[in-house]
Amino acid sequence: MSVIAAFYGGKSILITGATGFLGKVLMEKLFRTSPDLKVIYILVRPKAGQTLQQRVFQILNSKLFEKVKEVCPNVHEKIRAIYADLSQNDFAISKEDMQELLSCTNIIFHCAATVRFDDTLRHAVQLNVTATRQLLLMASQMPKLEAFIHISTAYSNCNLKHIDEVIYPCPVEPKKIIDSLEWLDDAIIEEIAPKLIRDWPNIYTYTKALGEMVVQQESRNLNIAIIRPSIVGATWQEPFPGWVDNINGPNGLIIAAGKGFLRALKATPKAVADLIPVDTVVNLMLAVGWYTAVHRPKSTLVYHSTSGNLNPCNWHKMGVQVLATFEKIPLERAFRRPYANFTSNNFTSQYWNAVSHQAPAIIYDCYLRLTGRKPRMTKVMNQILRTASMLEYFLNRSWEWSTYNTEMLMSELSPEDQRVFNFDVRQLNWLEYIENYVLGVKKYLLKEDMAGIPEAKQHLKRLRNIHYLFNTALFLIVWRLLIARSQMARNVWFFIVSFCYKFLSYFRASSTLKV
Ligand SMILES: CCCCCCCCCCCCCCCCCCCCCCCC(=O)SCCNC(=O)CCNC(=O)[C@H](O)C(C)(C)COP(=O)(O)OP(=O)(O)OC[C@H]1O[C@@H](n2cnc3c(N)ncnc32)[C@H](O)[C@@H]1OP(=O)(O)O
Ligand SMILES: NC(=O)C1=CN([C@@H]2O[C@H](COP(=O)(O)OP(=O)(O)OC[C@H]3O[C@@H](n4cnc5c(N)ncnc54)[C@H](OP(=O)(O)O)[C@@H]3O)[C@@H](O)[C@H]2O)C=CC1
Repeated sequence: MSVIAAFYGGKSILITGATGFLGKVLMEKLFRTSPDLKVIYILVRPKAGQTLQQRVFQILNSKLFEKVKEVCPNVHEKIRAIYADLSQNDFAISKEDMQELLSCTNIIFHCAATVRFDDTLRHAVQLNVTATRQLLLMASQMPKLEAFIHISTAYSNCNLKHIDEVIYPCPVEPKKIIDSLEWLDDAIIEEIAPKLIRDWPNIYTYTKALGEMVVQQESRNLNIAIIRPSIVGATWQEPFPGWVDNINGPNGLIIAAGKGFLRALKATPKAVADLIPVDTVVNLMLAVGWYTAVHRPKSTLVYHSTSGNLNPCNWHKMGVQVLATFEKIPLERAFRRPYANFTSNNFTSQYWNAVSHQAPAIIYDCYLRLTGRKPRMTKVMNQILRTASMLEYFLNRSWEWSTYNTEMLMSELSPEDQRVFNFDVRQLNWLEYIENYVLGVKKYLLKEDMAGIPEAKQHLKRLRNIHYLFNTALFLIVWRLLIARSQMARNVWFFIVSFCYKFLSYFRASSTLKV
């Protein structure tokens, strides 16, 4: 019997960010392995015209939860969605709900955050810093609380090269920033933001670092742990391989590559691609929740959920495998044939952007205009290039994350828990994982039917023929223009033609002799 699974039995668990990528996989695993847990409270806001109940219903009826329904048929009775907006004071939670949360919660998993790299400083601080402080304050009033697990990111200290499992101080006190945002107006905040974030690449990573500092400062006598995942990818094994449901991080780029929009990327081929499957992160979270509650470490422990130092993969290997998978299982209605060109050189990258991205988009838009349709490809391409440029920082650097605490925890688990809550990334076979990942993007994110693969392959063949035809026509036009204008080109042309003629004559003569 799994000790960790038994630990969560009968518990009341509070999850923030449960409607997000990590949160859904966390809930799924909890219900599947500890169906006898008491209740999962989730803090949810209405979104995109959906009420709280509709959002929960949609999650529970998704493919991700199919296995859960078998082991925990009354799962819908065990989820209690509480109206909350984490950017509001007291999270806008009603008095009755707050009372219930304060008196019943045993474990907190704080996943909610804004993960947009370009969010405003005000909103990112509200979500990633102030809300964390507010939640810690609530936690300190929970008499039954056993553990508070805060999800940060491995990139919260990406201004350093070697990162230990410790909380690093930030140059400016989080409290000072929170206070000043109260009276500064938005225009001034956006003006000072670049100066505040210094050598952090974006507001997201900076505010996640501030969030960690807040955890350290406001921990009081709570049992707290921080988990820092690197780039969270599709599921590796559970509940099934390749599940993914948003376009963040690698997912959007994989789609853009598969559809043939993105054919070159400013990335260092040998740089470590520190991806970590979402189920691995969730297993670590649950193990940390158990360890923190039962062993009550004296200080706040930080756990890295990264792959680079235990089982490294690089962008080149990843790109090659992504393309190899698209050969076998292409995406439908591609714009061009998938191709990957990684370069870390500025000039080459700009050249590829012009030739491989902007020029085809402009040509296609001309074609749309000529056929009476609305041009759209240049806009799509600019959006993709903007996204790629936001990720460039992470594609051209490698970091070393130490994993002493994570490895220590692994050794503390029973063999059964090591199996059920496996977070040992050394067992991951990258080629298999990437293939399932790409397949998952096609099936679960794009919702493409596998029956459409022959047609998608046929479409790629047509694109290849168009490509050859276009290149040949282009070559002939350029050559014709050159010959018309330059004596040297004419000389080269006559030399090639006479050489080919002589070669053919010789070949014909020698084959006649043999006969
Ligand atoms: C040769 C080339 C191809 C190679 C082929 C092989 C592939 C190789 C392997 C794959 C490469 C993988 C590279 C991964 C690099 C990942 C680095 C990640 C770094 C991690 C840092 C820390 C990790 C974390 O802690 S948190 C999670 C990370 N957070 C994010 O990823 C959020 C990033 N997104 C944003 O900040 C915004 O969306 C932004 C700024 C990129 C765009 O904002 P904007 O307001 O302009 O647009 P949106 O309204 O959001 O969307 C408009 C439009 O764009 C589409 N879109 C959005 N995001 C992406 C995306 N990531 N990729 C592609 N497309 C995206 C979105 O769907 C919208 O489309 P519509 O049609 O208009 O709806
Ligand atoms: N994905 C990744 O690659 C990585 C993620 N992380 C960390 O993991 C955690 C989870 O990330 P992930 O699941 O990918 O992110 P998602 O963007 O998928 O989920 C974010 C969650 O936060 C909730 N949320 C945001 N704003 C509010 C608000 N005002 N009130 C209530 N809820 C809100 C969202 O709710 P709603 O559905 O209503 O928007 C959603 O449930 C974050 O802390 C992130 O920093 C760390 C490293 C990598």
